[in-house]
Amino acid sequence: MPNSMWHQCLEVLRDEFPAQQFNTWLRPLQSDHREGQLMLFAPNRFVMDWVNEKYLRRIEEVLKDLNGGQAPRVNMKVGSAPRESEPVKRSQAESQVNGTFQEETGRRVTEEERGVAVSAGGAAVRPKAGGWRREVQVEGDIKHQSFLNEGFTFETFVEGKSNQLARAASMQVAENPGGAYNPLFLYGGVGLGKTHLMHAIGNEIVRRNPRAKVAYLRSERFVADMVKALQLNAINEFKRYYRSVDALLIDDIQFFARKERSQEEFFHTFNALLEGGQQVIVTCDRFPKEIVDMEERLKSRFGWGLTVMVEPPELETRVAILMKKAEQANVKLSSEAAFFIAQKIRSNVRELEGALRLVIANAHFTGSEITPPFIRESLKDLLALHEKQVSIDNIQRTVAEYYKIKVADLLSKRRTRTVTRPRQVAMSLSKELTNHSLPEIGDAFGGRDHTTVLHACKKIVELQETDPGIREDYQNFMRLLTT
Ligand SMILES: Nc1ncnc2c1ncn2[C@@H]1O[C@H](COP(=O)(O)OP(=O)(O)OP(=O)(O)O)[C@@H](O)[C@H]1O
Repeated sequence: MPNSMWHQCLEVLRDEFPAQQFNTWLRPLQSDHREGQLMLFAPNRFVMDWVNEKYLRRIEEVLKDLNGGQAPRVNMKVGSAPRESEPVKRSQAESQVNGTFQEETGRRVTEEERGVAVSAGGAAVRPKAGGWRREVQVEGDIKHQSFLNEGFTFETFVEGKSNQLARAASMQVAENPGGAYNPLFLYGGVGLGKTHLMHAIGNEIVRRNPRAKVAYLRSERFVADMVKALQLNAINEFKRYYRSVDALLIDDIQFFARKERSQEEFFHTFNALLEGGQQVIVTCDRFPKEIVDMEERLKSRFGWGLTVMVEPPELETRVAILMKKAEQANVKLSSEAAFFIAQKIRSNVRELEGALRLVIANAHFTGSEITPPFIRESLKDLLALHEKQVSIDNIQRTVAEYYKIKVADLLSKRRTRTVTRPRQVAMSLSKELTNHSLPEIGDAFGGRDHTTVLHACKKIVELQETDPGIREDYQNFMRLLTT
């Protein structure tokens, strides 16, 4: 039976099955015919199992018809057909995990652009230098993708008092994944290096064991994948995939809030991984107990391993970070200049980096030396914005004025509706727009308990969904306070 018979078989099957099914399961198969046996190669185990279960009988029937009524022997395995017997045509290769493929955005991405190689088994593979390492595993219609930013390593992470513990814990996890610190829960404000550390762990795990399967994704991605799996009736593949990794890295878990089904699924995945001795790493913008609208059992699981905070860097660390980033960009930055920027930009490392980038770009354009006066000029818009930074004080004044009440009312013990709602709005804005902790906000509102602040935040989130008036007020405040 010649190999072309497989192509004829595919043509018959193409007419029998919906295009999506055909393209997902059948088209990726490669064939090799030797000694009266047809070997079919599947790009991964899931495709193989699925085809075996759902399509093999039909494949055999079609081949029998094409072969003059004689049933051929068909076997399947994972891999690629030997080249000499099966030159793979472009059209076939397209639906495999290499070559060009259609990303979920609909944009066509070439291997070159992606800078990655992909292995059918899903093991991590050496990427091109400086790029993103991406692992794509195709299971049914679900594409699981994970990205590790190669630039985010322990070497490029500057250690300081604010992140010492988080870095040490991360290093421990990278050296001994699935060990004592499982799960590792990294939390802290925006732009403080949580994602960087998470990738550093992933990169280090893969460096030590190139076959390790590390899946990194933001929590929204997990939710989107799950929704898609449900729609496509492929939830089992979804589960299997996420439970098959050596390390699961989920960034910004706070976005799971109110996604009950995702929380449920994650909870089970989480348990399965912990039981299997696989590592789980989670980042969040707040301490587990402070996450609003998250199941208690999930929050309590987060605390089983090690929970570490990444704090805003102090001045010396900010200077060291700037020096390191300048060095990476091959730019000479005097310590005086670094100190000047670090003194001005105190919020977080992302902003610090942004400011440095701006200064460097300006210096390139103008050919100027990077001196404090030059920095002041380059950053004048940014610095003006910082001077206008939102404080709890500012929020209280704005809210009181808007609702025509006194700031003293917001701080008082009064509990009439005209005062309690504005107070809750102001508390919620304070949580959203400042870096203050719940207890600090409670203190600033007449010495209230942090649980009152938490309740206020929850309430305002709820009201924004159900009460257009509050939603509009809140949007007005965001505009008033941030622009
Ligand atoms: N200690 C550090 N040394 C070097 N670079 C750092 C450090 N901390 C943060 N950065 C850099 O700051 C930027 C922001 O960091 P990152 O994305 O990890 O923040 P994050 O805490 O995950 O923020 P978010 O909560 O918004 O996701 C990155 O480019 C990262 O490399």
